[in-house]
Amino acid sequence: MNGECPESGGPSPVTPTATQPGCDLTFKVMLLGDSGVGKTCFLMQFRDGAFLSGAFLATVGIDFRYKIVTVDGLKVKLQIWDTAGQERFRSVTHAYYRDAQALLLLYDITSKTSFDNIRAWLTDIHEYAQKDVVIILLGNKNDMDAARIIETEDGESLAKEYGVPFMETSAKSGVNVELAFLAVAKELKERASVKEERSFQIHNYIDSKKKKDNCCAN
Ligand SMILES: Nc1nc2c(ncn2[C@@H]2O[C@H](COP(=O)(O)OP(=O)(O)OP(=O)(O)O)[C@@H](O)[C@H]2O)c(=O)[nH]1
Ligand SMILES: [Mg+2]
Repeated sequence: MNGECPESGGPSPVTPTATQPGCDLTFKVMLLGDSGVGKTCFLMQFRDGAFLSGAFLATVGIDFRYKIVTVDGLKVKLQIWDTAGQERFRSVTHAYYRDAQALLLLYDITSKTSFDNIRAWLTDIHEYAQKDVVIILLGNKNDMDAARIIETEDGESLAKEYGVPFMETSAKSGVNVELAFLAVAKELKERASVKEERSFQIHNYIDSKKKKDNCCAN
């Protein structure tokens, strides 16, 4: 395994992230948001490049997956925690927040409730997560434009209010899925480097790369 940056390896939810042999960096990323917004599908689209079709199977508790990405020539291992959105699992998932270095917070553009609940998610994040955690707000299911209830501008203004980057995504078409993970990997890599002057800015990076419509996958 030495020198290989393995995809597998047990989770370590309560210990600080250690860099594994062969990986230049390892980061923990968590997916949050109401049940049904598409967190599991979003992770599967990123990991396997495929949309999980079929009946909706709500996540129970918490699940994790690994994916290795290359950022500026470095091998970065992302340990991705997929949480249950259902209220009854909230106390389980809260215990994991403090170890996450980045949070992808999803709502569903066809669900007003999931959008309105973003404020409550952010309150939880401020209570349980690290103070400097990287947060990105994602309006998922943007392939379902006919059923859209939340306008892109609403997502943008909420994100602006909280000072977090924002984009619309689709776990189905794949639009902006890889970008969300790559943006956090780049931001975390940049923070981990001892450079005095930062050249990478997550807001600028997402604004320049994101696809504004649902024309095509990443
Ligand atoms: N059209 C469309 N459907 C999606 C998308 N993402 C997820 N879905 C569907 O939405 C439903 C819920 O998706 P999940 O990924 O299981 O939702 P979740 O956020 O993981 O839900 P919990 O595990 O209960 O928290 C499923 O029926 C998916 O097929 C998307 O981008 N577009
Ligand atoms: Mg799920």
